[in-house]
Amino acid sequence: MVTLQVRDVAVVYGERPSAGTRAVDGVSFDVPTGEVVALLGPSGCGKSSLLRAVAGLEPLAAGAVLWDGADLAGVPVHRRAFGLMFQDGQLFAHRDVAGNVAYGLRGVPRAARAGRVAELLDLVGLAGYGSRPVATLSGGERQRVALARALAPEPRVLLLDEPLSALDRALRERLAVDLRSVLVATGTPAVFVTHDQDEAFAVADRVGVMHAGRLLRLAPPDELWRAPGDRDVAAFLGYEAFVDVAAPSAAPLLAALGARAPRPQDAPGAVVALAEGAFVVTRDAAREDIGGAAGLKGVVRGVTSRRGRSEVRVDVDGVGAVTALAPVGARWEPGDVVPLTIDADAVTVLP
Ligand SMILES: Nc1ncnc2c1ncn2[C@@H]1O[C@H](COP(=O)(O)OP(=O)(O)OP(=O)(O)O)[C@@H](O)[C@H]1O
Repeated sequence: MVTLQVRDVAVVYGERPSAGTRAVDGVSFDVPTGEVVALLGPSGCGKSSLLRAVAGLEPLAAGAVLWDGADLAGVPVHRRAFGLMFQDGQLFAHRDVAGNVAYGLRGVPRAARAGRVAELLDLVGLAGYGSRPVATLSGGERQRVALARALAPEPRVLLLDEPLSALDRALRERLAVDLRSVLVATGTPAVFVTHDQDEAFAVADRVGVMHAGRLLRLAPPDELWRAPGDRDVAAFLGYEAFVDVAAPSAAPLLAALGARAPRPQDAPGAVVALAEGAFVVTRDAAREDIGGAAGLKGVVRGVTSRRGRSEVRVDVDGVGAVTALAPVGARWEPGDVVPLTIDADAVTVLP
């Protein structure tokens, strides 16, 4: 069942709407019961403006936000029963952890509050933290408290604006997974704004890619990756090379892709998109089978060490400069010619 509906919403900043910045330009999407939707896009694409418009914090220049079919125009923020969570959890510094969470339980009888606070802290992985002053918490713990507080009043939908952005990468990845579990466990539908692809993919049932105020594509993570639909979306997701199927120089690549490659006569104008890491260099340069019958090769520009692998910047004929993966400790020098295979999961065709 669809609960939240966003219909052709526009947000315009400035004195005169006709001349102002069109931060959001006709965006529509639904959030059905229990679903988490991530809005992903580069800085300035309008994600926060859209979220604020859904919350009722920003006036709509056009369109509508509906809950269960009822237009929310004129319904103020505090009457929407939507939960909000931001990058900085905005905890009350003078209250302890339990006090912060209890703030979200103002309507609950006093006697029931302590039990409910304990339940919520348990849910976000902070059992026993109730009496800690918030000043003594780590960044990740603070955001867990903010999540517990936002969930306390059982919001109809939770709106999250870059809630993990202030944390370091490792913590962000772990918290993204935990956050999803909490949203699923409580059945809370959510809209999650982020500029981080990994975070969006880890958190959401569907990911929407925004660009210049528009929602370009909205799909489940795997589907979005396999079929980004257009080049802007693909590039933002991490596809780094785009090869026109009809170009004569594409022949070796198409030969290496075999049956997966579109035939130029069937798909004129199609483009093969290759993600970072689509090419794989193997250690044993002597092996004839590597690179397939097409003998795909790359000329090394440089090698960078990563955890558990090496990344080799290579020039591939007909493709350009790409980042290929190689086993850890690869020792190639610039100018070396290396054989390449292709990881089929990192290649897609744009119509
Ligand atoms: N209060 C405002 N007044 C005028 N222009 C604004 C205001 N808020 C945002 N904008 C503009 O609207 C556009 C979209 O901004 P928004 O903050 O929604 O993008 P975003 O995708 O959330 O970016 P970021 O990830 O950097 O926060 C930008 O061009 C921004 O400069």
